[in-house]
Amino acid sequence: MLLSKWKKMVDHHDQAQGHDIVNNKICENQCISFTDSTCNESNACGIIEMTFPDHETTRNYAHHFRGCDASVLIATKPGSKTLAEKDADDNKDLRTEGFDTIMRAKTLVESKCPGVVSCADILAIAARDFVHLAGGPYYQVKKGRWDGKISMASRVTYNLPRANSTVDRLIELFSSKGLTVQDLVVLSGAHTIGFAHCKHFVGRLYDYKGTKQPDPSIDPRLLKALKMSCPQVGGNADIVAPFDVTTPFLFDHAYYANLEAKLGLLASDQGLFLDPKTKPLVQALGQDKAKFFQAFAEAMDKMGLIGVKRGRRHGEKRIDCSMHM
Ligand code: HEM
Ligand SMILES: [Ca+2]
Repeated sequence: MLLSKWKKMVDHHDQAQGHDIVNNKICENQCISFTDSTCNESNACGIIEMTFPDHETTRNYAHHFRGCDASVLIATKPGSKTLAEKDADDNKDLRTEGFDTIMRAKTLVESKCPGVVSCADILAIAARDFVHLAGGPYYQVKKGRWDGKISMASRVTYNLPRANSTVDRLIELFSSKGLTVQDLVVLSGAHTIGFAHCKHFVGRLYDYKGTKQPDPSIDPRLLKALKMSCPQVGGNADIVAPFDVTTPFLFDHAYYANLEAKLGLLASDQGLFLDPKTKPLVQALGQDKAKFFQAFAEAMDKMGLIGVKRGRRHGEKRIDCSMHM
């Protein structure tokens, strides 16, 4: 998107909503905003020019439930036997663009104001900005998180929701982090944008739960299209399919209506419509974009407060987001 269009959008939005974006104060109170509408080249908000957050950032932010402490950004130390989170098998398909975005923002912030803004805050802000850029809600991000000192690949597997997790399992995982059934349904709505690799849903296409049949809850036309992209064997591992077949680049509430129409991509998406515990909420959100946006903003705020670290005992403020201090 063009910078001018983005700025206009943000200006308009802030006037409409009366947001108190903090101008040029990053060194004073740890607040920065990528969407500061008054900034120019001479202050830290030049970030706008350099970093267009992409949806990978949203995912990086949300998919690592160790807490929002930027531990997912840590790469394994050369020569070390212990893998860091970024190098966990489950994180292999996090695209590099997301990491680059954070790196670029961090470098710029450091050049203006060294040692003040954590990687965790940058990640949270970038996720918010991308959601907004893609047409979603704008919400205030609380700042002042420190970065975590622990990042271990071995802790990823049991903390990460899976494409074939049952709804019960997802509810359990979310609740172990203090998130409710509603948070699960609402945050899953982030799959209104983005793509997934075949391996995450190919099981549904050919041999659902050992039946040798496709998952009966996939629309036949979608099934046909997905089978073309993702053959049972010998497919290209890089192929991806959109989560939201109707508006994959737009942050809207179409995800939920799609689930009602059997157009969910992952079993974990479609499951939300099949399970009576979550179905009513899927229906309600599918009918009400404003309700989804409001609930999404609240749930992101809540998620952003999971496992927050403050101070030197458990935290650090990294200079390079990919390396502990
Ligand atoms: C509810 C449990 C969840 C499961 C099982 C799940 C699973 C997945 C999987 C398997 C992918 C595709 C990875 C790939 O093939 O590259 C993905 C992508 C994505 N997820 Fe989730 N996810 C969940 C929750 C969330 C939440 C809470 C958010 C954000 C609030 C989120 C945001 C995203 C985004 C934006 C992408 C697209 C990334 C891209 O296009 O590169 N997901 N998710
Ligand atoms: Ca969409």
